[in-house]
Amino acid sequence: MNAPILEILNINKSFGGVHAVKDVSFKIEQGELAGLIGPNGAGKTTVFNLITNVYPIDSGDIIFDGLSTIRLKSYQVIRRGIARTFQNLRLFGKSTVLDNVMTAAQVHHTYGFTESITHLGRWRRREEIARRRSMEFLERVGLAGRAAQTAGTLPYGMQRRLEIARALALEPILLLLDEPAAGMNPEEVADLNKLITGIHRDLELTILVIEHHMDLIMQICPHIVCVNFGAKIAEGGPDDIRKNPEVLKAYLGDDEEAI
Ligand SMILES: Nc1ncnc2c1ncn2[C@@H]1O[C@H](COP(=O)(O)OP(=O)(O)OP(=O)(O)O)[C@@H](O)[C@H]1O
Repeated sequence: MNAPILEILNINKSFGGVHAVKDVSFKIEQGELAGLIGPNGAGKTTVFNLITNVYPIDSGDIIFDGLSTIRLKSYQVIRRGIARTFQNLRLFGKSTVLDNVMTAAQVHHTYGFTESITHLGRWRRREEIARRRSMEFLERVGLAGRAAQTAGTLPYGMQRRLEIARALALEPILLLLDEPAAGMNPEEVADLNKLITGIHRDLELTILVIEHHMDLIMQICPHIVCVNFGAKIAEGGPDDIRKNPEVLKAYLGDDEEAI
């Protein structure tokens, strides 16, 4: 068994009277491809927001790679090696596809104006490396041919893939994907399935995916955590999750076709 790369320990978060995450605990081992599922409003995105410190945690702890992250700023979490995509896309719609990825690729090498001038040669070399790396990530998500296109003009499914390329360009240890299949048609979901499993296999990344498309999660994730009304109700492999009475109850109330 591998050591856990991510330990979620009894985390809690409330928004006013809404207890969005209730005493949730789970561990993700290094190299896993895991899923976080649950009906609408179950608390899944809030768990991602707590891992990436979009919001401060009320109580509990989050250990990433052996160290607590809960007092870090969001950018420090990224520097420690956690990258994510968002349910609501956060691309720079007016920039090119390549520039969207390059901005992320350069995050680990930021320069002030004076430094850019005094180290012009080094800056240019780094920019060239970032460009090459960014093109590799675009190649991986099938968007290399669209590098010069304005991001906002891409079809929705491609914008989602671009978000994945941008997260990859941060060269993370742990990749968090928040509903990557949202708004995709069945063919695009099948391609996404291949993309995620390929990234997991080839880049040896640890990946945690939130997804509403249960069939996608069931096909690609050997480890699944299910939450409902903020609390963890089940954890296990696809077969355990499919049969779990609590999961069936949570999903049948939500969408009879979902599971
Ligand atoms: N910033 C916020 N302010 C107030 N309430 C919030 C905030 N973020 C989340 N919530 C509430 O917390 C609960 C959990 O929301 P969350 O977005 O984490 O659920 P989810 O499982 O990701 O849902 P979905 O699948 O619909 O995206 C919901 O009741 C939601 O309205």
